[in-house]
Amino acid sequence: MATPSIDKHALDSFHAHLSQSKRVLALLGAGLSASSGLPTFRGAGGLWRSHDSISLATPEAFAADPSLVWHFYNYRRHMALQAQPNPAHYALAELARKLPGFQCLSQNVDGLSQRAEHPPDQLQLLHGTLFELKCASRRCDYHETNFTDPVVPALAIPTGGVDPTSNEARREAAAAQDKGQDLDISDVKVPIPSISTKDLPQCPKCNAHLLRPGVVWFGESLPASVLKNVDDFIDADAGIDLIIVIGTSAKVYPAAGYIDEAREKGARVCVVNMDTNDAPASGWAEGDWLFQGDAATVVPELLK
Ligand SMILES: CC(C)NC(=O)[C@H](Cc1c[nH]c2ccccc12)NC(=O)[C@H](CCCC/N=C(/NCCC(=O)O)S[C@H]1O[C@H](COP(=O)(O)OP(=O)(O)OC[C@H]2O[C@@H](n3cnc4c(N)ncnc43)[C@H](O)[C@@H]2O)[C@@H](O)[C@H]1O)NC(=O)OCc1ccccc1
Ligand SMILES: [Zn+2]
Repeated sequence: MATPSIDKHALDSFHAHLSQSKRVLALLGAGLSASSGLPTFRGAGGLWRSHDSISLATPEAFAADPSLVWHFYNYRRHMALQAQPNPAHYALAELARKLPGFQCLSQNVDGLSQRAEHPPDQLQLLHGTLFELKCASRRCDYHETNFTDPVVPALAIPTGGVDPTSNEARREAAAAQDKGQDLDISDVKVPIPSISTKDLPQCPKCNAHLLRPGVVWFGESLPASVLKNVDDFIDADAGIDLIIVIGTSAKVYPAAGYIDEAREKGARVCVVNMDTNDAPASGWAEGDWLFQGDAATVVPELLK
């Protein structure tokens, strides 16, 4: 039975087009993983503690305060490891197995599409992943896959053991401990220790630099292999039949630019978003679809 909120007529016309489509793109954003319990980038006003998440996701922030940036990424690794892929992640993986001409362009670094066993050659990780670590030096090519949580003991998320300075933090620590919960360090009221560089992840190859998360920071270029895979798919003569834009505010480039590039290659655009105001940058065109709702319920209906 179709999810009540979905417009039947729109759903039927979408299904008709999808069934005719040979080459399909999907652009994935944080909204895809929202119902897996992961905060979106702009959720909570885009703040982590008192910091603008975007400003923490920069080489400059890491150079200035690697302890703070590692607390940020260790926290997001911890949250992502605690989370589970939702039905939308699985539906996208299923479509990839059925449709060889389907490519998912993911802005998400949470590893949930991979854990939904999305075929790896049909998943382009535009902004990397939280679970790759690499040397912070451009002159060292060391990198490793790493799911250790905490990534180093010093970054253990405080569980009541911290020496909270404020009585309130002490009360919260005790309450969290009673419930056996972690303290939510995305809350600025929860004190986090500044970790000395020697206790942060070290590069075992050059032994001269820290390891950093294998994500693309603002101001850094996307992985060349991924850019090539995407451009080869988009530039193919066969054109593109459809692009499905799921749970993204489409404000970060070059990722957001792929919507218009696909449109120029003949694609019809289908947007799935909890909030109808987040239209593609280039606005709506005749024939587009907008399905408002939770990606975890809407996407499985669309890809049925
Ligand atoms: C802010 C923006 C204007 N800035 C940029 O785009 C910059 C600069 C720039 C480049 N070109 C431009 C052109 C114009 C303007 C600016 C630029 N781009 C870059 O710096 C890029 C790199 C960008 C990548 C940055 N890294 C990320 N992530 C990894 C790190 C990390 O994660 O920590 S970006 C990160 O933020 C973005 C967050 O966006 P969303 O995922 O969409 O999340 P958001 O919270 O915004 O929205 C969620 C949506 O879901 C909806 N939703 C919520 N719940 C649900 C639900 N349940 N169901 C459905 N929908 C839901 C909401 O309504 C909402 O619409 C994602 O891309 C995410 O990956 N690099 C580069 O250009 O390099 C150059 C270069 C070239 C050669 C050589 C050297 C340099
Ligand atoms: Zn190194």
